[in-house]
Amino acid sequence: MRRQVGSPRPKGGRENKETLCRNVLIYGHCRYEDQGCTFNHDQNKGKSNQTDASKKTLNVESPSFTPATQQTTTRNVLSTQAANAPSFTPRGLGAATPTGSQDSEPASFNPAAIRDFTPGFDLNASNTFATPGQPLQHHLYANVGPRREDLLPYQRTTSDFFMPEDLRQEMVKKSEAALQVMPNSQLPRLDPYHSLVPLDTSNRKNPTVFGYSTWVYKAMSSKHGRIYCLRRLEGYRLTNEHAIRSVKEWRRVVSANVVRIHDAFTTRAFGDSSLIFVQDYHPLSRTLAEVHLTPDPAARFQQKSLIPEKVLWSYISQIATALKAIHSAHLAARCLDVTKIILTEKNRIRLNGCSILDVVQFEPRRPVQELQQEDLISFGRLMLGLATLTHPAELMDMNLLVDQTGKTYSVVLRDTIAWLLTPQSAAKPKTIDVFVQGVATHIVTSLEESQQREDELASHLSREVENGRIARLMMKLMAINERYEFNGEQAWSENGDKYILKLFRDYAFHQVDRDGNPVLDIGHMIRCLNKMDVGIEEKVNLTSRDGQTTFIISYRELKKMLISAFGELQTGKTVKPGKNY
Ligand SMILES: Nc1ncnc2c1ncn2[C@@H]1O[C@H](COP(=O)(O)OP(=O)(O)OP(=O)(O)O)[C@@H](O)[C@H]1O
Repeated sequence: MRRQVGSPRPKGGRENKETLCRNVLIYGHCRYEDQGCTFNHDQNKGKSNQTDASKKTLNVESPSFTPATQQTTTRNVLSTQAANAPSFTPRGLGAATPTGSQDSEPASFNPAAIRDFTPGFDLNASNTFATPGQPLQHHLYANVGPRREDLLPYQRTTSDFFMPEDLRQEMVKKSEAALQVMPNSQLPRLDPYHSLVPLDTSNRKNPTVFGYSTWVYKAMSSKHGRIYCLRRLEGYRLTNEHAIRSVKEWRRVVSANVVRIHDAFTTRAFGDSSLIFVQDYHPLSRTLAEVHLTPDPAARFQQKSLIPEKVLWSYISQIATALKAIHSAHLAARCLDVTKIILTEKNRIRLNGCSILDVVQFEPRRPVQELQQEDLISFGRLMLGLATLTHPAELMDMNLLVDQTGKTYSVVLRDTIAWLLTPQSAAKPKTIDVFVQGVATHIVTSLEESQQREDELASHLSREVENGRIARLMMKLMAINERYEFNGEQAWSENGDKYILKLFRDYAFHQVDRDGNPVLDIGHMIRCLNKMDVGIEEKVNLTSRDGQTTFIISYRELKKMLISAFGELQTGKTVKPGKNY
């Protein structure tokens, strides 16, 4: 999904006239040129300024952001550093599009794509742009084919010792996204939350869900360094103190399918009166609307493909699980909307907007039973929208859409949706419990799938546990080997047990073949470390570098030596390992 960039707080002003509009840079034109966009839309005008800028300190306005399609004159004056600078312009981001625009041009701003993350970055310290680090290598031990099928049962390839590459990449990307910061950000600090980064990829605000335009940010808490998701409701005025306290009840809702809510407060830091909700942050999540529906209801040609029935049942089971937890806590979700449910992992969804309407529509108070009934109907509308790929605003002729669902999916699915959409009657009471009983078989399937996944992850985790042990062992060895002096003793690491440990290091890591070429057999290295970690009785033949002396020593003794030498470093005196080391 690509839309033109926008911002919660457009900056007007003369200075923008000098800055080439980012939409022009990216798309070649700006849709808002005639609608109040204050940036420069004349590329030629920008070029002379860019060349000047390139002579100055590298900063966020450096011409390095010029895409490859731009004239080469600018590029000739760029340093390699500048060429590598990330295509990220906070100021442009902050002002390219007038607020409130209903347009839906593709967005290019993807917070996850900001490569310059500096966890300790002090936003106020400097206005200059820090040199970006090298892009992360996601294939350090990529498990790519072709695979050898002729290995003996005890033989392993390097990848066997690590988690699958796709899982590792997913986790690395998530932590990368979680740690991103926005240099030169103009977003305020909301004590204790700092380093706000916008998560909205769209400038198009849809106030129909909460009655207010909302903005979503990632932020770090200075209390304990945890990362949260902050949702801001722009222009909200608190009239009743009790309203905000209703969030407390939501803290009790702990469900695998509900985004946890931690706090809510009002602030004027954005220059208006805003209401902020603090929730769990799930990096790189996307709303169901982003995943399954076209960004613009009118863009029929971009129609996405039908969602497989299995996936729809999985969603039904998870939403039912969430509603069960919410209704059992005598609350109601109140916003079952495709834009307010996020996909956090494959097929794993969480309700995201809970508690907000309890605050903003605190009065007049409505019976929770009534709201729970509405939840079930909204659940039906949501599933109908997903089954027919229809935007919530376009869900008009329900009967027609229900019939359509029966043609593309099973009758059971159609009837389930129809049941949700039918208001309860004295003869047919509707509760989430009744619903759960009705779809029990699908919930069992969903449970089975998630437990299979759990088993799979547990087995990957156990492999990484072993890798953690190896890493600790290596760190100890590194702390001992080649230490020049310790406790006043010159060449401490060259004497006694430490000398043997050095020879072991050579044996494990510095082997050479008969021509003197390094033997980089990672399997051998891991085997040596594993044996030492366990301290087995197997003996190893260690030879001095001059080839004159050999030691035949067991891994058990080597382990003992390592513990003793490392203990010496820790305490400053000789340590004798106990019997049960
Ligand atoms: N708790 C969260 N953790 C991580 N990302 C989130 C979280 N909540 C929302 N997001 C992300 O923030 C982005 C904006 O979410 P939002 O709920 O505003 O959706 P939207 O489609 O922009 O809706 P609206 O039109 O109401 O603003 C989405 O990409 C969503 O995945």
